[in-house]
Amino acid sequence: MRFDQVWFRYARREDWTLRMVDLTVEPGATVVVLGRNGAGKSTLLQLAAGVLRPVRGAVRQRPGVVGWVPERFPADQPFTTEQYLTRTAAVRGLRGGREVDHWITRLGLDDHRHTRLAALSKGTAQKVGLAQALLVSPGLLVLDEPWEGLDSHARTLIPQIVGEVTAAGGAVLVSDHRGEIAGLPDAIRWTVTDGTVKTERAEPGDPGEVVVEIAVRRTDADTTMARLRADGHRVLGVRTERPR
Ligand SMILES: Nc1ncnc2c1ncn2[C@@H]1O[C@H](COP(=O)(O)OP(=O)(O)OP(=O)(O)O)[C@@H](O)[C@H]1O
Repeated sequence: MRFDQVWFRYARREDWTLRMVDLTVEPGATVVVLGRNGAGKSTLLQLAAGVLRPVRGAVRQRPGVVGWVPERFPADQPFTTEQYLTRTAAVRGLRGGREVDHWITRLGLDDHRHTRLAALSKGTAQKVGLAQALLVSPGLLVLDEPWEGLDSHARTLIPQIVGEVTAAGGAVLVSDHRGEIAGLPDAIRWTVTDGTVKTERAEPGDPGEVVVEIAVRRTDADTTMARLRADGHRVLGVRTERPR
């Protein structure tokens, strides 16, 4: 898939959110989209998924099956988890409930099968959002901050699922403002700054790098990570337990 000289702004006379984006995503690639709050990560992902259309330029060769997981799953729909996934499966041309059952179990949604979407917690609703994107094996999987609100078990599933999609030849684009990139080996990084996108390959074992561990107050974690990134550092992860 290719971004061909893509420009995007939300309204005429507004500043461009993205300018002249020229990028290629190869089949089987994992791309992690980084950038400060409001930099344009979600916008870029929505352009990739086809949810937004470029104002100038084009997104070309988008795979036929796109799995799109928005930052917030729209849970204000009058269905239970099972009803919603069954309907989505039917729209995607699937017959029988095999894929629905598979993803309900894999994502730990069994207890919420008959719960209305509106009554789900944010994290559980996110899992339904993930399940609907995976019912049919996607040629392109686009995940906007998929770790937000997920429990620790579900968080570990994300790298596994990404690995399975890429092993099957699908490409994955995932935005990440928490530094969970450490769980995604061989990812390419796109950093969105001032409307443009820089691309580089993440090399966790780069001999020019060392890993510095720091402890900060829990409440300062987000601002500290933002400052570190703004200074050009790579945030590899966040953990709450003490080092042994
Ligand atoms: N629907 C919209 N209409 C108008 N402006 C928007 C809309 N959505 C986003 N924007 C603006 O576009 C810019 C980029 O937003 P975007 O959501 O893509 O950033 P982001 O990097 O994903 O941020 P975050 O990390 O906070 O999710 C921001 O200035 C935002 O306020």
